Amino acid sequence: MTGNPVDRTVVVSSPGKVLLAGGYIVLDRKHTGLVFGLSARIHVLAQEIPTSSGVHLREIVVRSPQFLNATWRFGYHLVANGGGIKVTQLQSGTPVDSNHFVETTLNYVLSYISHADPSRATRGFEPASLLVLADNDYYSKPQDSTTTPNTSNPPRFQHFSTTLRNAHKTGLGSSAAIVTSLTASLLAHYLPPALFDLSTPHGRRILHNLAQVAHCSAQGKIGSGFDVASAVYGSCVYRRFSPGLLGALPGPGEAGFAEALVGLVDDDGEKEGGKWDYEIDKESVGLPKGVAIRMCDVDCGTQTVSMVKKVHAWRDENPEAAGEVYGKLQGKVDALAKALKRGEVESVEKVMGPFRELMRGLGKKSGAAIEPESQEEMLDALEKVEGVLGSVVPGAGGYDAAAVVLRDDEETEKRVEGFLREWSKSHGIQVGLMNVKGETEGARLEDPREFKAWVAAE
Ligand SMILES: Nc1ncnc2c1ncn2[C@@H]1O[C@H](COP(=O)(O)OP(=O)(O)O)[C@@H](O)[C@H]1O
Ligand SMILES: C[C@@](O)(CCOP(=O)(O)OP(=O)(O)O)CC(=O)O
Repeated sequence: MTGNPVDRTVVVSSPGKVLLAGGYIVLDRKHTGLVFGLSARIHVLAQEIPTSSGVHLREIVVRSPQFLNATWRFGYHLVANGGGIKVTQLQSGTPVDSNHFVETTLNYVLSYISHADPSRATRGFEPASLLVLADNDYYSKPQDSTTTPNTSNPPRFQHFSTTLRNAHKTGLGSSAAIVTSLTASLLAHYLPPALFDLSTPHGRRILHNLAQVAHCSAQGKIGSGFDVASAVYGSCVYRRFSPGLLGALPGPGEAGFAEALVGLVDDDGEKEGGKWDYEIDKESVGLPKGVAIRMCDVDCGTQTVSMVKKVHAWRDENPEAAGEVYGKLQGKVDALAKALKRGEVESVEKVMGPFRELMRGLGKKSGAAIEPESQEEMLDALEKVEGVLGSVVPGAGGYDAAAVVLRDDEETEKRVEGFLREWSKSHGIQVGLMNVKGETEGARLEDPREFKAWVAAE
């Protein structure tokens, strides 16, 4: 049979996240968190690397052209004893920093595919190129940049004139978004639709489980997983999976890894005896017309891990008091989801103030700077701007970008921008309204033709 080979070029994008309410409590399966997906997405385009006949190339190349020195080349081989596929970063010329999240994801996803699709045993993996394009809001603009969103149109995917290691993240969840998009694009590129189809609930479940496992492994810790859940499913009220689920899984390359991974990822939590027990409730979440969630970038970050340690130490020493605070915080998660979904603007205002107070209280009790004084002062003033319904330091809190719930109209936006400009001047800091907005959709296929210019710019 003749004919053109099938073009397996795919692009998948996944949203960033903002945990509007439920930080800390969502780590406990008794509780839930209200997470919104964001309009800032990370796109990954996967395509075959054409080779001339007779040339045998075994390489997977991942490029992130918005950063300096950000091309990672990997060789790959099948490990004995069912250890799956192991990739090895290849170095040639200028040494390149490793990219642990990308490397780990490749180990997990290729191992999954090698066992889930029996035909791979003989066919192996054709060489592939993966292009990563992140929306600009994931990183603060380079210091010397003269382009601001207000004065000119920066390119859709800006160059940050720095290495990824030195880039300033704004805290929108870049690792969860890239792991999810990379996982989905590899699955869609290498597997036939009968084995992976992102548009079906089954496909999304496979993507979620695999991305969650790979992300936990790359992070070296098991968080609540709300960031991967929202990268896959978009905005939702999220109840975490039991962390013990991942305990029995061998590591990449260890005997029996591929089979155990497929067994775990394909496990259907909906079925009786199923292991995965996370819950994604999209029904209770919505953003009514006329209300928007925006983010304010303060250009510094926070170490979530040390804050979680402090909160947990306090919780363990004061179980009763903690139970009470956690219960009250859960009440705010539920009330905020309800008020936003129903578009009850006054209720949003009424819930968000006391919610901030509770989080500040948790911070004071545990010694974690959940709402540092500088943030408190700014958010108090910001909430007085007409059209602002409420604000919060999302997730674990700290100095990450703050979230603002506001009326979705130009006048409010102008007033908020004006306020932040004045605040920056009078406080000698750099705080601005990011373009990013809360939105509800999760991971999705994109039209590869839209990304032609960036593929060509190699
Ligand atoms: N644009 C990108 N291209 C390639 N890798 C990326 C990109 N953005 C993020 N990553 C990966 O994600 C890691 C950042 O993860 P992390 O520190 O957990 O940030 P975040 O809090 O944004 O999730 C980077 O070190 C890199 O491995
Ligand atoms: C404390 C948490 O409940 C929320 C942390 O939310 P952030 O949005 O602050 O997370 P990072 O992106 O990792 O900084 C931990 C968790 O749920 O895993």
